[in-house]
Amino acid sequence: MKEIRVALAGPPNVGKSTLFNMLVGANRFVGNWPGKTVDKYEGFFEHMEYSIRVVDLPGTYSLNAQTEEEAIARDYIITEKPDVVVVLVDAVSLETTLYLAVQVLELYDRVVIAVNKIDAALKRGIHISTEKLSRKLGVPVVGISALRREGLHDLVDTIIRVAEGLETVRRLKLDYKGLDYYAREIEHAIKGCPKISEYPLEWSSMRLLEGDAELERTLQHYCADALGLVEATRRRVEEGLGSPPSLLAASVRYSFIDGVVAESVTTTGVVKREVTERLDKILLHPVAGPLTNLGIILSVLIVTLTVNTGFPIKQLLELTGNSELAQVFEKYTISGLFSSLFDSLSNVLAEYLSGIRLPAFLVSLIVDGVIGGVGAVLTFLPLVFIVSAAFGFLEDTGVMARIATANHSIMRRVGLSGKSLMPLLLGFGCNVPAIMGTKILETDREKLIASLIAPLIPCQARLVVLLILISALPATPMAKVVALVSTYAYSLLLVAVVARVASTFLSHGEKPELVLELPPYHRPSLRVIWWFAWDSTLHFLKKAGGIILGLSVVVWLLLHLGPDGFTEDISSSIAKAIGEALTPLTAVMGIPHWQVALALLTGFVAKETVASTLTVITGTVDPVEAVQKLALTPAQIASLIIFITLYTPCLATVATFHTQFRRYKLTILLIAYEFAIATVSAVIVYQALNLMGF
Ligand SMILES: Nc1nc2c(ncn2[C@@H]2O[C@H](COP(=O)(O)OP(=O)(O)OP(=O)(O)O)[C@@H](O)[C@H]2O)c(=O)[nH]1
Ligand SMILES: [Mg+2]
Repeated sequence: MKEIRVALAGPPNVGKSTLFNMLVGANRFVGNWPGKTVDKYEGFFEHMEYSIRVVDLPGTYSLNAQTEEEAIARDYIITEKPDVVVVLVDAVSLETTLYLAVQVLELYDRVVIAVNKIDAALKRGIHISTEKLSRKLGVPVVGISALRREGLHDLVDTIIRVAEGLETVRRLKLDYKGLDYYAREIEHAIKGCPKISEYPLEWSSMRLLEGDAELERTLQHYCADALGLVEATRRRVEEGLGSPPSLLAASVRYSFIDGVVAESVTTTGVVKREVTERLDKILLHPVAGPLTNLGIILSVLIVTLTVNTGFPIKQLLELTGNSELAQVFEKYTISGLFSSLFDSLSNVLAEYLSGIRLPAFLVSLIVDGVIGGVGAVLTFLPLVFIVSAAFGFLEDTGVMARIATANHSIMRRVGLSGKSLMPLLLGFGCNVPAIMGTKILETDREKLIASLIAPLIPCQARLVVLLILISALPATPMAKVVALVSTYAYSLLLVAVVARVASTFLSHGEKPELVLELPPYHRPSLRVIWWFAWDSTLHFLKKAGGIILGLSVVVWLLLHLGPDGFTEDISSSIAKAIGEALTPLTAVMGIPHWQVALALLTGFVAKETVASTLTVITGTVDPVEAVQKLALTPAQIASLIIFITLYTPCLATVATFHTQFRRYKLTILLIAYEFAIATVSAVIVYQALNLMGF
């Protein structure tokens, strides 16, 4: 057992004792007035391989050591040097409570900030971006509600990461402008003074300049002559800058806090009570609830899909005979715009690079491999962004919490809580934000189960390939719609079955509880939605971007290297050899075509690549034509549809999953189980349809 010593500091009445009680299971005195805890109390709890010792410190507004409580809190931090100091701030009054946090951050470098009473803030329409706060302050910031036990998991994880040095915290250095000059003089005088040198030098010199009774006593005791200089310098500041240093320093801190708060807090109006009640009557109704929810989710999905890929509006336009309009429409969807942007970019670059006589193979590597890879990463960005923004909207308005509540009893049947619907639904857009979103779930088990099933939800990239394959089917429009709907239905059935199986194995039959309080409805704030979406996008870019880019280059190499080095002809490439080697596997599901095996292999990078590989191999431009050129039977196409929908999630998803759990066994399990399900399903579909003569 590894011991971690944690101190809870914070201004009076922020909820330190409440947090302490929740963490260690104690019953310290909690009440709604400041100054209840006057001494420090210790308790401990165990988490994984850690024994965590927690000290509940008395509340203090600052670290000035003017009252006994302040002295207790400050001495504890300075002399006991806890592994982590958790500074609590109050979400409802961030401006005033951040003062202490700033002071602690100037003094100490192993700090976690817990923004408590998030629940109360939300009720007042106050949103706090913990990411923004964290960036501005240079420390991890976790939003919690100690009273409702929300966010405590995350807090404990963060404490452990800071204690283990996995999370960097930098000591805060404010710009005290003119004061710095005087503080440096004091720094000079007290350097080497015993006892004082236990503190960071800049900190103690600034504190002495401001007037700190306790430090002055120490100075008097050990280096009395420096004290005279401190007093003289303080007077000089008053004369030179026109105000006492304590006032100047405090105003620097307050204006820093003002800036931080302005950037990370957004306030919105709260919707009136009667409207709230009426909405809840519908959204939480046992029957009307799930139905309305379904309607809301479908509309959100249709909007995001349309903006991204044109589906299903484009198909509707085509069906109604407006194929020209459909073309224009497709061109101006986000993926359309991106692909034309990248096409022109590669053309210009190819021309330029050939102009400066770069060898053909380098030109191709840069233009197709690298730019293609960057393109693959970038085309994901609007996808992740829009999906997250749409769901950020549902979450911010308070509708998402109703969806979770209304569907909790349905989700419980497969061993998940209603809350898991929030991340899982994101999966229809893209599996990456779905897996990232599972971190909002209560227990590690539920996070894992939800992340394991999320990749089975057909995402937009798969939808694109499905539409191509379905279009290539020689069938009536009605049969095509049936094919699409049944593919989705089958995927969702599998999601339910796998969730059930996984929860039987992982939770030993325990049913998850819904730990979710219904927040009030808000008018959504654009800024909050932007935070939510932008954060997911950046997260994706940082975590998965590099891997996708790297593998795109690898796939390029496989496609362009053959026995004689660089080749433009895919049929003499290493990739073809690999495709051929894999053909026995695809033959099992009825498709003994190396082109298909190769396309599926590249589809591992990103599912939509299946279509582009097929066009490259068959030398066509239109992917539907490419599929038709392979002369597959309906049974073969159906088998392919099922396989592509279910097999091994794309690289971005695998990368996200792996960074979330960091256990190779789990990542391999994810890839293997999906591969197995996909193969078995494809074989069955092929055999059945084949027998029926398709
Ligand atoms: N809404 C809400 N109230 C909370 C939360 N956590 C604590 N409180 C309330 O805040 C008040 C103060 O809580 P304490 O835990 O006594 O605060 P403290 O920081 O220990 O206060 P001192 O010991 O006086 O410094 C109590 O009324 C708690 O119920 C929370 O997450 N949400
Ligand atoms: Mg207390």
